[in-house]
Amino acid sequence: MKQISIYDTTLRDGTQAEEISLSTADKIRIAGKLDALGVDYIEGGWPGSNETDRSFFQEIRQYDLSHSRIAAFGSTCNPKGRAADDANLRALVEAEPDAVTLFGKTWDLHVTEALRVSLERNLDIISDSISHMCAHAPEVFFDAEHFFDGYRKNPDYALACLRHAHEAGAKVLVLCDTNGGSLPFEVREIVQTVRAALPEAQLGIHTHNDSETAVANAVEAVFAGAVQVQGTINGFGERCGNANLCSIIPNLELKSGGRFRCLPEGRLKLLTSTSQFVSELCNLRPFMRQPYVGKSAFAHKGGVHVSAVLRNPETYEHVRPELVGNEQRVLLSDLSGRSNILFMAKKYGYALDKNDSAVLDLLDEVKTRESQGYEYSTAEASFELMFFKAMGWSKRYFHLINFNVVDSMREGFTEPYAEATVMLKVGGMVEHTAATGQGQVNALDVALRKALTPFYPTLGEMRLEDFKVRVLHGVMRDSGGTASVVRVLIESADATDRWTTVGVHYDVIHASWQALVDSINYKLFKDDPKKFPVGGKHFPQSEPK
Ligand SMILES: CC(=O)SCCNC(=O)CCNC(=O)[C@H](O)C(C)(C)COP(=O)(O)OP(=O)(O)OC[C@H]1O[C@@H](n2cnc3c(N)ncnc32)[C@H](O)[C@@H]1OP(=O)(O)O
Ligand SMILES: CC(=O)C(=O)O
Repeated sequence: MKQISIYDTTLRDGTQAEEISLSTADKIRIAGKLDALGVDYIEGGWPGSNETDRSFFQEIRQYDLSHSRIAAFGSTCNPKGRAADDANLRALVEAEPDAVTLFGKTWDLHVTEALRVSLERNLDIISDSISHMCAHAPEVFFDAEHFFDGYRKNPDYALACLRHAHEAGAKVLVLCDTNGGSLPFEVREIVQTVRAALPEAQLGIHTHNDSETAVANAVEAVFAGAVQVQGTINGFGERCGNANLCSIIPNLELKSGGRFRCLPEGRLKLLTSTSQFVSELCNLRPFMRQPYVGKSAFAHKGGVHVSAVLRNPETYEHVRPELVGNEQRVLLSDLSGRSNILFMAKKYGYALDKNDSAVLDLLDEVKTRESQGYEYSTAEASFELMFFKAMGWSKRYFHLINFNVVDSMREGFTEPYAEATVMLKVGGMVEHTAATGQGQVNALDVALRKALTPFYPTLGEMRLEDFKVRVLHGVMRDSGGTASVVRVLIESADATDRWTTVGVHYDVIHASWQALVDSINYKLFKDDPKKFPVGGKHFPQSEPK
C-alpha cells in the first residue's frame, strides 16, 4: 500500500474563499482538529502577508501536535532583488515552520505579464529562492503555479521551471491547476509526461474547482504517480474552491482497491466531524449534499430506496457511512412508503409490521400533512411526537385556553412593541402570563415558557436556535382563497440535543404557535422518565437511546 502525503491548505488557500476569515485562535483550533484527523502537513498561512498568519506560527509552536507538520507558504523572491535579502523569505524563516512551500511562476505568460521579467530571470528566481530556503528550512516544497496552463502553452519552459526547482533542492514539485480549468484526462497525461521527464523527482498535485473537476483531477494525478495531495476541508478556497480533501481522502482509501493510504489507521471516521467543525468555525452552514460528509450523503427519501436499503444498505449506498463517521438517515415525506415509517419506528425502539394499521395510518397522516405544507424530513421532532401519539402516548403537558398577541408602535419609540398573553391549564391549575418580546413570536415564546417553567424547570435549559418562515405558493388555504399558506420551522436545542419542529397555517402567528408548542412538548417528552412503555398494543422492543 502506498502512503499519499496529505497537505492541508484550509488555513491558507481555504481563507482565500470569499466569505471566510479566520482569527489566529480559530486557526489554532482547526489545526488541532487536522492533527487529530492525521493530515501530514497543515499549511498555516503566509507569514509575509499579515499579522494573523505571523502570530499563528508563533502560537502553534506551543502545541505538541501528534502527527502533523506545520508548513508556511510564500512566493519566490521579489524579481528586483536576491533571495538572501528578501523580506518575504525572511518572514518564512522567522516563522520557524517544519516545512516551507514556495510558489513560483511556470507559465511564460505569467512571467512576462505578471512578474514582468524575462523567462531566464524567472528560472534564476526559482533556483535562488529554493536553494536559499533549503538552507534555512527543514523541508521545502515547490508549488508550480499555473503548471497545467503553462505546460499546454510552452511545455519546455514549464518543465525547465520544475527542473530548476528540483535541482535547487525542492523535495516535492507540486503541479498546480491554479485556474482550475483542466480536465481529468489532461491531468493524467501531463502528470505521466512530467514523471517521464523528471523520473527522480517527487510530484504533488494542487487543483482548483473551476471546472468542477478538482477532486477528480487530484485523484487522477495520484493514479498517475503524484505522492502529495494539497487540498482543503470542504473544498473551501479561492473562487470556486480547492480540491476537497473530504472527498479525495475516502476516494483514495476506499476506492483504490487498497493501493493508497492517506491517514493513520482508524482516522477516516473523523472526517465528518472534522468537516462540520471547520464549517462551524468558518461560520458557514455545512453543505448538505457534500459527498461522504454531508448530512444528506446517506439520507434516503424515496420509499423504494428505503425499502431496499433496510434489506441491504449496499443497494443505495456506495460505501458504509460509518467508515467516514457519517450516518444513514431516512427522511419522511410524501415520497415515503411504509419502509420509511418502519425505519423511524426501529430508531425509536419499536419493531412494527409493515401491515400494521398504525404504520398505514401514520404514512397516510404524513402524506396528507405534507400536501398541506408540513415538512417532516427536516422537522423530525414533530414526526416523533406524532409517532408516539399513534403508539398510545396520550399525556398532555398543558392545555391552551387562549393566547393573544399584539404588535404596536408607540409615540416616541422607533421600534415596534410586541406583547403576548397566554392562558394555559397545567396540572389542573390555570396559568395566565404576559410577556414582551422582539417581535410577536418571541413575545409568545417568552410568555409560554414563563407560564410553564415553574411546572417544568428543565424548559429553562432550552434555547430557540433558528426560526424559518417560508411562503408556500403552491398550497392555498382551505377556503380556496388566494392567501398562501406559510410554513414555520423552529430549531431548538438544549445541552445535549437539537431538534426541529414545524407549523403550517395561513397566519404566521398560528404556524409559529404550532411549531413552538411541538418544540416544548418534544423537550418535555424526551426528558420524561415515564415515557416507556407508553401502553396500548405497541410496546417498544427496547428503550431507544
Ligand atoms: C495561486 C495563489 O493562490 S498564490 C497566493 C495568493 N495569496 C495572496 O495573495 C494572499 C496574501 N497576499 C498578500 O498579503 C499580498 O498580496 C502580499 C503581501 C504578498 C504582496 O502585497 P504587495 O506587495 O502590496 O503586492 P500586490 O499584492 O499588489 O501584488 C503582488 C506582487 O507579488 C508579485 N508576485 C506574484 N507572484 C510572485 C512570485 N511567484 N514570485 C515573486 N513575486 C511574485 C507580483 O508581481 C506583485 O509584485 P509587484 O507589484 O511588485 O509587481
Ligand atoms: C499555489 C496555489 O495556491 C495555486 O497555484 O493555486
